[in-house]
Amino acid sequence: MSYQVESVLNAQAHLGECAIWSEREQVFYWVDILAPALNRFDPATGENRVYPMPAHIGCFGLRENGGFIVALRNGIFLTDAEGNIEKQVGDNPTDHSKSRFNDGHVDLSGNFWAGTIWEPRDHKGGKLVRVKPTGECEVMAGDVLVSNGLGFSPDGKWMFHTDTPNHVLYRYPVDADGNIGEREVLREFERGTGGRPDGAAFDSEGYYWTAMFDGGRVLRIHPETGETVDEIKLPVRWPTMVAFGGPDLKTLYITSSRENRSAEELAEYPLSGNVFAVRVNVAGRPEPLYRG
Ligand SMILES: O=C(O)[C@H](O)[C@@H](O)[C@H](O)[C@H](O)CS(=O)(=O)O
Repeated sequence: MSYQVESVLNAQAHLGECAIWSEREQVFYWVDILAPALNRFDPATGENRVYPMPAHIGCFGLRENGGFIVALRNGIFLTDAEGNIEKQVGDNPTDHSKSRFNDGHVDLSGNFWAGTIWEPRDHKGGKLVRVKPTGECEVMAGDVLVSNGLGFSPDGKWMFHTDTPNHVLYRYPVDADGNIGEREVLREFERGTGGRPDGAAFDSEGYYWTAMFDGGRVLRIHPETGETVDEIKLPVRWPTMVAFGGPDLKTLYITSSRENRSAEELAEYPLSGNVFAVRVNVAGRPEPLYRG
């Protein structure tokens, strides 16, 4: 299938990430981790509102009660609708002088999950935490260097999770109480020009769409075999996250990065850091809301 990928926001973000569609508002939220800022893009008007954050923002969730739950370098916080901090609800479980939160999502039960990057990169020190609306914040998984690609399958039976620099996609069984079991490797991505798995989202048919960082593409992955069933080539080499949006949830929004890129690389890929959109044939799913 051929796709028409459009740059819809000339953001030139340092590290665009955490693409989330708000069904309630019909707008696209995303972060620039390093700005640091939470952004609200309205495709109907082209307006992008910027909400500065007090520390690197890895990811966020939309709250049932309005506002956001945000994973900052130094912890997890509730904010109002303009991103103003209200209260802390979780910690960074590792030394936040050497780690920050990265990718995350709200699960089907309304809990917020966020994973960290271990910045010294001397061992797989990344952790994945879960924050429940009742107040518990606990480490649920680890043994990754860059926690990424978090997703919960539409049938509620699986959690997908990637470790980007290790080129691996894991899946964990999820029980009726929302707890995860032993992880298994679903796919080890070939090393080379194809890129490595970054942010991701499930579609309504249960397939997993992953941004391939350094690969300039998005892949649609079969949930049982891990095989690639479709591919969208992009005008940038460093996509970071995807989200299904629009009134029919068939517009795929894609964030991207300029972080650590040379002048030559940016000259070759001048749209790096922008937000892109492309129409696809399968709908996504509404983003679950944090129940707090
Ligand atoms: O999720 C992201 O985009 C991270 O914040 C990036 O830093 C990126 O995933 C990471 O740089 C990939 S890797 O560590 O270079 O493999």
